[in-house]
Amino acid sequence: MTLTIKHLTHWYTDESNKLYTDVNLEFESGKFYAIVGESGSGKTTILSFLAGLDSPREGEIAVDGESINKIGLTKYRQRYVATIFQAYNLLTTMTAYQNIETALAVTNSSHKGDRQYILDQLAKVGIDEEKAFKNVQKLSGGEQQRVAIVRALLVDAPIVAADEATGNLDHENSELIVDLFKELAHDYGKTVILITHDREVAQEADVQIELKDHKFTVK
Ligand SMILES: Nc1ncnc2c1ncn2[C@@H]1O[C@H](COP(=O)(O)OP(=O)(O)OP(=O)(O)O)[C@@H](O)[C@H]1O
Repeated sequence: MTLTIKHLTHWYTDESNKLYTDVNLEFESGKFYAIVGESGSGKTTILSFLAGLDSPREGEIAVDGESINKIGLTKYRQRYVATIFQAYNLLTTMTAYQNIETALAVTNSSHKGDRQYILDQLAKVGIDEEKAFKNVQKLSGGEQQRVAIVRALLVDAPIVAADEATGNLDHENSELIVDLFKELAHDYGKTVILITHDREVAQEADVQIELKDHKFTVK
């Protein structure tokens, strides 16, 4: 599967002040991409287009040549993308375990209600059993983020779009998440796209795309 950005141009309020002009990029299955850039450079904006949450002023996003607008953005989001955003949107009255259990219940996964499976998924991102049964508000920001990553990955989508998913994490946990992204790309054939301002994290990706002065450069 190939995800492409074709002739994308975008501005928010003032057409003479474009965020970017005629962007063309290609993302392939099995690769881990990092889009790196300073704060305000437009990383979240491009990710929101790739995730089908918003549409650019001009140009399009396509999956194997078919425009995601033609597929339908809702259908595209449901079938193709697992998104991980800075805001965790966890259910705050519940434990980490219950958040995953609840999310799993609405998928067509064969693991619904599978206690060991849920605990194993949480353990993969360093949430042990004790933490799994704590109310999520009693977990640190980084721990909440890791619960949110597990939840996003329950949806077995071919594209993983992550916004600063390691931003709140310390070095050790950041490594853990980067390793998970590598595994998703290399072992599960997913297209992983992470946006980050952290160059060290970006260097771990197979392909680094720098967003600077309104331009994307593939390294
Ligand atoms: N809804 C909006 N309306 C108007 N301007 C916006 C809107 N969203 C973002 N912007 C502006 O567009 C530019 C790019 O924003 P974006 O959030 O994509 O950057 P970013 O690289 O993700 O930044 P950060 O790393 O700080 O999250 C910024 O100047 C921002 O102020």
